[in-house]
Amino acid sequence: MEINYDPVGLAEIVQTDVPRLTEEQRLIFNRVCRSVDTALGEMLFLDAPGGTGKTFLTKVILAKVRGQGKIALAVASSGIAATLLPGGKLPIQCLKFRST
Ligand SMILES: Nc1ncnc2c1ncn2[C@@H]1O[C@H](COP(=O)(O)OP(=O)(O)OP(=O)(O)O)[C@@H](O)[C@H]1O
Repeated sequence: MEINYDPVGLAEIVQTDVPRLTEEQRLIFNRVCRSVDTALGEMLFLDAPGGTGKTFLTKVILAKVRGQGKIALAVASSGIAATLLPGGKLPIQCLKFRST
């Protein structure tokens, strides 16, 4: 279930990793949180070279949003990519459609 996360574990991730975010990651984190908080329904796109912290940042965002009792789906285009994110799934597994 998408709301079945351990709130203590999520709070620990937020407490530990938000202070570790780089300035750039923090800007993105705050931008996403603001969008979620205000329920604007925005579509935000993050792209950056490999190894620059996208996965790290995404895990913090997932923990923050899930820790608020909200639903954050982590959907990846490959099984390997899905394993990198907590609760990560393929589209067919959580949205019931195939990405081709
Ligand atoms: N702010 C940070 N503080 C500490 N470690 C970090 C931070 N950001 C990233 N890292 C670490 O740097 C490494 C690379 O980060 P990450 O895997 O998130 O990059 P990525 O952009 O998702 O890479 P790829 O596109 O290749 O999948 C990881 O070991 C991650 O834990």
